[in-house]
Amino acid sequence: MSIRVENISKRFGQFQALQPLTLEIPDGELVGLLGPSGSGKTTLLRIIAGLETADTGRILFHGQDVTNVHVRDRRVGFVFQHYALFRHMTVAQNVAFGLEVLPKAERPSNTEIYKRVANLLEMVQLGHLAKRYPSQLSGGQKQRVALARAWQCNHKSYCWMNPLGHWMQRCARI
Ligand SMILES: Nc1ncnc2c1ncn2[C@@H]1O[C@H](COP(=O)(O)OP(=O)(O)OP(=O)(O)O)[C@@H](O)[C@H]1O
Repeated sequence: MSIRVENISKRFGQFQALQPLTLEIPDGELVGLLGPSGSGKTTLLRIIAGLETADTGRILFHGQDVTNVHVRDRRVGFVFQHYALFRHMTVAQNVAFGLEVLPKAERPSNTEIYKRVANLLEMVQLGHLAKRYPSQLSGGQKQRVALARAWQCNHKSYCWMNPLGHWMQRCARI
């Protein structure tokens, strides 16, 4: 899915967090967003995902204007800086979460969810830790759980905020 950011800007009160920005990300491209701390990278990603509203401009997915589309309907996978894993859920439950909360008509069967979660955990090499809780994982393992959870959301649309390891690039080519 291609992403176009058109003249997007954001203020928090008097503070200009994001200067007007235009950016085109072609379908299938892996893009790294680099900039000094506080320069607005997270703000931009949150706007693309629909977690934040921009003051100006619009966002297009595959040429379609999604600026006013609710976050729930944008289907953008998002790995948060602190991963935002659910502490009371196992690794597998964290990854399954996005599928389980889908509206009934779109929700896969339990067997299908189980299969998809198993595949995703295999992809990030965490199949053997499916029953562990986030507190029992290393930082890199938590990051991979967050990636697998984002992945099941929509395996074609990704925004990467941090340069990650080779396994991630392997996933991105699939
Ligand atoms: N909700 C908010 N209210 C006020 N200011 C905010 C808010 N969110 C972010 N900011 C400010 O907007 C600017 C951009 O923040 P953002 O998180 O997008 O930066 P970043 O480029 O991702 O930074 P880092 O690399 O340090 O994670 C920062 O100066 C930050 O303090």
